[in-house]
Amino acid sequence: TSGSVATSPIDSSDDAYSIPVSIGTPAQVLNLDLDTGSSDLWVFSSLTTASEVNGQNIYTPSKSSTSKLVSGATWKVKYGDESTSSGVVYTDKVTVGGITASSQAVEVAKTVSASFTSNSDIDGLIGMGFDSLNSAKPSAVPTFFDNIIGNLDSPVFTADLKHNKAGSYDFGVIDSSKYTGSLTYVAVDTDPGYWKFTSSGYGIGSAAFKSTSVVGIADTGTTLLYLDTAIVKAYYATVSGASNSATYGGWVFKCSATLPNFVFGVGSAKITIPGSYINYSPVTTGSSTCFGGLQDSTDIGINIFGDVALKAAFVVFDGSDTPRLGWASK
Ligand SMILES: Cc1c(C=O)c(-c2nnc3c4c(C[n+]5cc6c(C)n(C)c(C)c6c(Cl)n5)n(C)c(C)c4cnn23)c(C)n1C
Repeated sequence: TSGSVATSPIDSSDDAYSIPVSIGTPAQVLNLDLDTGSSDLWVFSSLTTASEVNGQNIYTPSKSSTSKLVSGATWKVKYGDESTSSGVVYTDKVTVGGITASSQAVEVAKTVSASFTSNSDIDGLIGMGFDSLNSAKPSAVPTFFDNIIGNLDSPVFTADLKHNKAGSYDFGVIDSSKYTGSLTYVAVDTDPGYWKFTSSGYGIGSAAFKSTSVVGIADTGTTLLYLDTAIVKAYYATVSGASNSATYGGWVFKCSATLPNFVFGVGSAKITIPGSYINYSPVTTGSSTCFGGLQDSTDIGINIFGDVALKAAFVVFDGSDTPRLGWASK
């Protein structure tokens, strides 16, 4: 089988991209954030502390004839922005883009942290990282990708994220109409469980491309692009008035600034991020100071090719026995 689901940015800053996911019988449709940087499928639910639910769609296991409690199983997950959620585990039928996992572990939230409560556009996450990142106890539960991969025509899913418009995630098929040129594949290191790869270098504006290995993760669940200090400094050195602000916790510049394109290498291929994608958003609504879409990864400990980078490319997440990433321009 193969399938496709539209994915839309949740707001005008492309902060996250959600997909409709059907859970249970009859179907309960929730908008989940497909996250290649984590491996829990968790949802707001009828079991979530009522004061922590604010406009989200919820999954009510008791209303589904196919739900089953996984006795004794719990989960607790913490994300890069320090947000957290935790709860218990059911299995139920889950369908994404026409593809069904008949007994998918659905992690049901009993509590979520404030940033989840405050964002009514996301009803949970669907993790598409490797199982080692799954937080369920006493044993990890398989991801949706794990459960469908055997039925897919090809053991892959692809990401075609776009700036301020709908894109798509495809499962089991590589749609060559969605990219230009050819795909360049790069090896993935699955330790500790991210889609971790080595970029072959970078270029800033029209300057010469710098060939250098940059290890990072392809993470649909992270908004921005986080890279080494040296690269980030070199980039903002070309933006007059840019500064690394302690006040705002990162690189800022005048919203009227012209930002150079940023190129990153994948093997011999080059992906160009338009400078406009690196003007993330005003630091506060209406401010003439803007926060950069490229930020320093030092405090994170790993480089993250988040949505700012991914939306400039067509990306194949190849889950074959030798996992790899395919990249193409579009
Ligand atoms: C090490 C790391 C990250 C690693 O991932 C990271 C980050 N970057 N986007 C996200 C996340 C998102 C995507 N996300 C980002 C958003 C931003 C920046 N804003 C203003 C809103 C309203 C957002 C929403 Cl709704 N969603 N989600 C849903 C979750 C659970 C995230 C967790 N971390 N995260 C940050 C900020 N840092 C420092």
